[in-house]
Amino acid sequence: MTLLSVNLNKIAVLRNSRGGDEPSIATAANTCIDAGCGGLTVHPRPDMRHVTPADVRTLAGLLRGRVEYNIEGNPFAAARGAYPGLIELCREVKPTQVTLVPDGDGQITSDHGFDLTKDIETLKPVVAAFREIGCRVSVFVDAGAQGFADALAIGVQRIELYTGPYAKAFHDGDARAELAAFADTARRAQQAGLAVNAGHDLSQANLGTFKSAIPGLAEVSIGHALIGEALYQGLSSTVRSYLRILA
Ligand SMILES: CC(=O)[C@@H](O)[C@H](O)COP(=O)(O)O
Ligand SMILES: NCC(=O)COP(=O)(O)O
Repeated sequence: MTLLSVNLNKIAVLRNSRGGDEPSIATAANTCIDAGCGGLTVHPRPDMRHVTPADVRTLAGLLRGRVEYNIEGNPFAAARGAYPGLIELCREVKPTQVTLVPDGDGQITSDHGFDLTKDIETLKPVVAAFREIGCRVSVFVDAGAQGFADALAIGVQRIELYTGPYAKAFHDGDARAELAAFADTARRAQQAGLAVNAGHDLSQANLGTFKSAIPGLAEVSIGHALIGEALYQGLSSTVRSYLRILA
């Protein structure tokens, strides 16, 4: 079974465009949970244009073990202003999983993963800190990534495949080469002892093909397309459509 974790960043973007509380991230979270999602994902960023530390805390209070809580972010991002930093946030709210993503501070969205062959020593103390907090640790990587045995050795438990290039190839009409590369990467990670998540630009159109190509896919986190589709289909109904694709 592949767990669907709904990324609520886009609810916060809409709310932040006016200030105030609408649309409510708590109502969106409850709607997704009631519709049957297995988890919620947030990706707070230092510039706080998406979910804020306050949202991260609100969701932690609301979830309380009902579904998994996945917090994404760059553990090395500058902790300035009101952004406390990823380790501090996770220490406070103790999510089920933290997903480490090497985004720059001002990036519009994520566009690449860590290079485990080069970043392993830098990641080592950070991974240890998250494991001590009690979070499952996943690391965002590109198709073709190497270094999985070393990642396992420092305490990494999962990888998340950055699926942006797959989504683009699917949209452009031929994703066969990307699917083969993702399937090979997933297989090597699983053989090394890591579980495999995936996310970025997955949608109702491209998810089924991706899932079929990746046996044992543990989790997908989906936000941008899902929240967009919910404008036409409704949030509950959209979550249930994704669950049918993953069944
Ligand atoms: C790691 C990843 O692919 C997602 O977090 C993605 O970046 C969505 O975040 P935004 O909604 O902030 O673009
Ligand atoms: N980890 C990927 C994620 O949380 C959602 O990405 P997207 O669906 O908003 O592109």
